[in-house]
Amino acid sequence: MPTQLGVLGGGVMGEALISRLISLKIFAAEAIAVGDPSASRRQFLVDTYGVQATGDNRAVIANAAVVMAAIKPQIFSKLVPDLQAAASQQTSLLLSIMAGTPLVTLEAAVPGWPVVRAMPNTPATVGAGMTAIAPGQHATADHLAQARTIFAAVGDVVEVPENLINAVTGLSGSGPGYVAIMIEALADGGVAAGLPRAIALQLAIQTVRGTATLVQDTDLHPAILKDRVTSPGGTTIAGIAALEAGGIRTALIRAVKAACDRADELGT
Ligand SMILES: NC(=O)C1=CN([C@@H]2O[C@H](COP(=O)(O)OP(=O)(O)OC[C@H]3O[C@@H](n4cnc5c(N)ncnc54)[C@H](O)[C@@H]3O)[C@@H](O)[C@H]2O)C=CC1
Ligand SMILES: O=C(O)[C@@H]1CCC=N1
Repeated sequence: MPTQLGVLGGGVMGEALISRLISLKIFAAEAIAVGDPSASRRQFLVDTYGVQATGDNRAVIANAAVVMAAIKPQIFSKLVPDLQAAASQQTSLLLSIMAGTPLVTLEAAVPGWPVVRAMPNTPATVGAGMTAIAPGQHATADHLAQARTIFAAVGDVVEVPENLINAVTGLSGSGPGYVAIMIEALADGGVAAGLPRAIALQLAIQTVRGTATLVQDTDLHPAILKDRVTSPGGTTIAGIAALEAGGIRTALIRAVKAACDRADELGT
């Protein structure tokens, strides 16, 4: 692996990646530099992880074999002059995790550089992330392998063509938000049924985690596993009837599609 990683934006996702890349020894802390305008954020990252941090993005890019764009897509245009200046002097691998920003925009900012567009998610923070990667026109198999190694530090990785990255964003990128609401609502239901809050939350979390593991480990279709819980005239079918009356399937399908559409909008 290259010895220098430059992370532009040391927020939630930047920190998740830094933390795991260091703990898995994929990069030494001293080989990582973070560019972030927030002095308090920089101090936190330096104190917690031992990385270098500066408000000078140009310095970060100039010393990086791999540059990670982990800033909000709305401010990417502010960084373009710094990237363009660097691109005339050096060639690095640009990895972008920004929602919506297409490869064509990224590649225009760093002419000639290999670029890999990625979409991770917040479970990356605990090593249980899901990332999809899509190569740009100058990215070789070796560049893709470097991207895979970096994102494998925070969870599972799949490769998709770029035209599917916004769909990934709608599902696994934004999905932790949907699942967190489900866990919260399940716990609320438990409280409504008389359970103490802490126990209700524990039950909700372990039910979601256990069901995900069950689907993954048995490789059975979710409908079969649903049928196994559902006794004739029993409790589960009563609950499922309430969910269907509430339009849960339609709501989830629409949520993924709405988030995908929003990623499309962010990229225009
Ligand atoms: N939070 C999520 O669930 C996911 C976010 N993403 C993408 O990751 C990117 C970062 O998102 P978060 O980490 O959630 O955001 P965040 O708001 O936690 O972090 C963004 C960081 O960028 C810094 N920043 C602002 N202006 C800057 C500049 N000019 N130069 C360098 N740094 C600057 C901010 O101080 C902040 O620390 C976004 O593009 C988002 O679309 C991708 C997958 C999941
Ligand atoms: O809400 C967002 O825009 C980011 C991208 C995927 C998850 N969070």
